[in-house]
Amino acid sequence: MTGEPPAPAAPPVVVFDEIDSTNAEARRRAEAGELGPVWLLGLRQSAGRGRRGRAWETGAGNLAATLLFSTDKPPAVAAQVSFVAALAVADLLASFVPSQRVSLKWPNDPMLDGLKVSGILVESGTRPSGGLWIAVGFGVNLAAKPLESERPATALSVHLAGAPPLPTEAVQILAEAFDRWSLVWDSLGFPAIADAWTARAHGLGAPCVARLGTETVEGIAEGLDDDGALRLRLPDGRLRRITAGDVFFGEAI
Ligand SMILES: O=C(O)CCCC[C@@H]1SC[C@@H]2NC(=O)N[C@@H]21
Repeated sequence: MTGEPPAPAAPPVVVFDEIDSTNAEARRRAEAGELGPVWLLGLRQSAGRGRRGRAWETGAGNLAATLLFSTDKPPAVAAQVSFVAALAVADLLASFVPSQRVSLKWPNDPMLDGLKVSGILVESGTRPSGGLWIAVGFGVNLAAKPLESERPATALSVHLAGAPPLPTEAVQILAEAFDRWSLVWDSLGFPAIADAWTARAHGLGAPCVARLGTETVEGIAEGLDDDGALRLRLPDGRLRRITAGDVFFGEAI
């Protein structure tokens, strides 16, 4: 007996051979009162969704998984989970390739050798009993890059000599990594998450174009603000906080 409290049990993983979208399934379960935590893994997704209303293509052998959980954190704090999620994907990738080749593009795009390899979609809602349900959806191109994509993308398999992990293996590594970073978030707060994210950031100090709905803003990406907003230094020296949108570094937009 060490006197240490027992480690919380790992959340269960529910595997679907085929599903429309694991985020849609998380929403259905949350709206039916399920609190989680539970991982939902789709071996095929017929209607995967991405950020900003885009579709997300899940090629065979790719990871499509959503963690559904509940929290009493205020919404602005709960939203920081997207950085926790990005760090977990970075760890998953770094278990297969050297970690210097993995980077994170604001707000939460994991990159491999500078190309998007994964996407994260966080959705949430209020519970009738109070607090929030959060669905953190992870798409990782383990085996195949998308056939159709607006921008250059890659897959982990392209960077490996051997076979990539199966989705059922990858979700376990991801779940462990997510738990580790959640513990950091809960015990040390967002500054520790922001520091870890910044250490892996893609394009800081570089010219950047932010596409915000109908507006496009150019500047130098300086880093994260206290709440996770991107600090963009404009050509006239003013600082602009980017809280939502897509950012591009040295790519065609
Ligand atoms: O646009 C992005 O970059 C985010 C993509 C998120 C895709 C994942 S795949 C698993 C989960 N289910 C979905 O329908 N979307 C997310």
